[in-house]
Amino acid sequence: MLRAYASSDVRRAEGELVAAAPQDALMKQAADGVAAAVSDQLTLLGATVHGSTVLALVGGGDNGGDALYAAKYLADSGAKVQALLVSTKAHPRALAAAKKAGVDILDAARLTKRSQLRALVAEAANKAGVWVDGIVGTGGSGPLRGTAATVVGQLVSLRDSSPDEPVVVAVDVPSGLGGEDGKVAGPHLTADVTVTMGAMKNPALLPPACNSFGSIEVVELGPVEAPVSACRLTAADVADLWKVPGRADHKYTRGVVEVVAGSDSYPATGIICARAAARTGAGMVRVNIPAAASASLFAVLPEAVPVSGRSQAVVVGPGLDPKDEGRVDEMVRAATKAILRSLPVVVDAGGISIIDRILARLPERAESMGSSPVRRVRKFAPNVVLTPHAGEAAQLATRLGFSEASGGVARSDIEAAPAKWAGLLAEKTGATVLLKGAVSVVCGPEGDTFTQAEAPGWTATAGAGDALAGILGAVLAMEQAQAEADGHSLSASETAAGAAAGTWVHSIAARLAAGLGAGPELGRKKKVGHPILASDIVQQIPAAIELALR
Ligand SMILES: NC(=O)C1=CN([C@@H]2O[C@H](COP(=O)(O)OP(=O)(O)OC[C@H]3O[C@@H](n4cnc5c(N)ncnc54)[C@H](O)[C@@H]3O)[C@@H](O)[C@H]2O)[C@@H](O)CC1
Ligand SMILES: Nc1ncnc2c1ncn2[C@@H]1O[C@H](COP(=O)(O)OP(=O)(O)O)[C@@H](O)[C@H]1O
Repeated sequence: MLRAYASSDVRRAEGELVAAAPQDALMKQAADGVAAAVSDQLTLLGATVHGSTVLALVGGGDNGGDALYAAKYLADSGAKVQALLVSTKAHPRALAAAKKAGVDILDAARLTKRSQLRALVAEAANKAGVWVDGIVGTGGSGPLRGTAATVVGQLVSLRDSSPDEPVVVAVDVPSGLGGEDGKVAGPHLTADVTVTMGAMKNPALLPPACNSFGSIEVVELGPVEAPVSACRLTAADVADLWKVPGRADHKYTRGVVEVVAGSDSYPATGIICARAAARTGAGMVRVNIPAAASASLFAVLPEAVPVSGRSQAVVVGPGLDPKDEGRVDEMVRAATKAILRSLPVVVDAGGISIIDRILARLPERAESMGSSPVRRVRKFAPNVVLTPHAGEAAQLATRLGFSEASGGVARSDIEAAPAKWAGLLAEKTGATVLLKGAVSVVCGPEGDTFTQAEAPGWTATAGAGDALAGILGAVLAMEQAQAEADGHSLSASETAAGAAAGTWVHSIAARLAAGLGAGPELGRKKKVGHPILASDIVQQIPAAIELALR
């Protein structure tokens, strides 16, 4: 499991280690990790440190100190290294060490003319095959300012227009992306690899900032005693959570899913969802879809059971047209019945627009917020999973009374800080919220946060969300069956982890369908893959699960 912490917590936890260690010892350890990452990147390109040209971008704090010591180590190993100082301060001992090792120091911060600065940056940047970004780390505040912003803005365009893109290795965090909420507020260099110190900080896992970290290497500096603020499941975590059926299992111990999907406008939507639930390993899939789609469903999923009955999870909403009153009623009834029985429920797509009607049928419960008096509210339980994409989340947030500068909440507000919004929606509704996107974010109402970033862009195709809803139904039914056997109810954390695991399976199935490997590829020649259908994702679900389990 990848875990991220608040930068302030990591700084506090490591402050004591820094104080107890010999002068600059941790900084040298950090720099050693950066130099090793540069060497690894060069190896992937078939080059060596010896003879390579490296440009270190150096800020005025300890992040710049890390970069300067890394510059020294690389120069010691035979690289031609230039260090561009973007601040009038530079870590004095690291600067002296770099100079002594033969690093060429370019004092950009003291140049008064913009044209001189641009010429200096262009010359240094164009001849370097590797850029080490040590301008600002966890000590940064807000978007890059002053010389740092000018230099980074210029480097971004140089990199975009260069036929031989340099490798970018970021120190701790890509400069300018240190904010705790994952927002991207200004210019920054997207890294190929980020060498992070001590532990991952929030932006490394939170979108959209996490998209600019490249692969992440952690230099262990000592134990981090701090609350985890975001997690990302790996294959091993999915395997831990998955229940492999044994000799004593039967349909109901594996988990039965009921899919209530489709409407007059979209009769066949339930087919993908039901097939995905079946392929994820549900013991049985009960279906309630419009009669017009029945024949097509049974042609591709004869195993589907067209009657409701005992089930361990219910999916409502795929293919629901809110104008189809009959189907709205059926879905409201199915969801309410399951919720009143404390069963997990996935509310997807059109279902998101009818949650007020589901809530209206639930009993009120007492809620106390801090010192304010106890209020009676209607909320979901954490085992209800809402799966909006950014557009649906914006509409939901607006309906729930949130507002941004423009009045209401826009899709762009959600996309600028998905984890914040998934958290707010979870808190407000009491449900677990899976906010879908290139990086999907799962937030539970008790604070659990997962971000899964494995999905390729090819996943953005009609019906992919229906497949995800089916997978989630099956995973939650599997967890619920296990909880029933163990005599407990599904907790908020288990639900959030299950939703994250379902997202992982969906994303890996999409990768396999698109002809991509299961994990991020190293090196510059990355496969691009090919277009897929949502049905192709469904087809690859068993292979994705097998990949986790082996
Ligand atoms: N705390 C620790 O345990 C360790 C920290 N290390 C490094 O130290 C870094 C933190 O160092 P610092 O606290 O000195 O802080 P930073 O070096 O991250 O940032 C401080 C510098 O950036 C400037 N700055 C801040 N915001 C800016 C903005 N928006 N635009 C332009 N410049 C801006 C400040 O004026 C100051 O010069 C970490 O990210 C890591 O790289 C490592 O040396 C290893 C140990
Ligand atoms: N750029 C992207 N990269 C990777 N995955 C994406 C991207 N955009 C969307 N997705 C994923 O594709 C799926 C689309 O779901 P959704 O929008 O509900 O589609 P539909 O309603 O047509 O089924 C979600 O799982 C989402 O996370």
